Amino acid sequence: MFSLFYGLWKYLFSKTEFHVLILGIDKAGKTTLLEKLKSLYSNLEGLSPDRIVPTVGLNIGRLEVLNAKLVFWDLGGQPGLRSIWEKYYEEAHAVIYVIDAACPSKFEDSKSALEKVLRHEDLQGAPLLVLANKQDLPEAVSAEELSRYLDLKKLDERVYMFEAVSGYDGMGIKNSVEWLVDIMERSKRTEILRARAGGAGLRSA
Ligand SMILES: Nc1nc2c(ncn2[C@@H]2O[C@H](COP(=O)(O)OP(=O)(O)OP(=O)(O)O)[C@@H](O)[C@H]2O)c(=O)[nH]1
Ligand SMILES: [Mg+2]
Repeated sequence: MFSLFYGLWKYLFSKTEFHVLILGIDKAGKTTLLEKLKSLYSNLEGLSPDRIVPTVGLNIGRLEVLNAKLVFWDLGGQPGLRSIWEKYYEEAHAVIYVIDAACPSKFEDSKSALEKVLRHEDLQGAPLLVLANKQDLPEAVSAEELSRYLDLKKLDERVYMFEAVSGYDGMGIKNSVEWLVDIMERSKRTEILRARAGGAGLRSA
């Protein structure tokens, strides 16, 4: 009996794979961050920044962070590619939204793209990590300043955090991703996605 329940418990809880969407406008530094994550959490050497080109399709990174299996989906942020983002919303456990904190002229574009993401019903309740990227540059604004500028209205019920990071030197990345893992493990959204996946399994059985 015990082994039956243990087997069920393992099936339900230990196999969770978290899907994390990495979004943000073009040149925010999403792919550079993903490559940095690979070097921080695996023995793969991520691509160096000079070998990274603008993303047109999808980059996938599979990593283990604090014993959790994460699948990162890094999408292109050029205006003509942003309509693809929503195809991934339904299956995403959380969103990392990357902003070039050293380029205030692009804050408005970043803000409106993020507001559109947050309005989408397929992302209801998904935890949000906003990264004020490129902190290695002296002109970069702090996470607090960026948060004040964005002044997001649609955050009421959402768990979120702003963090200052650099995809070049790795500053702040581990902290923020580990925060996200902890939040995803406890989030209502994860419960809902898990129940949906279990239901699909039963239907197809
Ligand atoms: N100084 C600095 N430059 C960065 C950092 N991260 C990325 N960059 C540079 O910013 C530019 C864009 O980086 P990408 O990682 O390609 O940006 P992206 O958000 O993936 O862009 P798209 O794929 O077009 O959406 C490149 O020239 C990078 O070298 C960073 O942390 N610091
Ligand atoms: Mg990219």
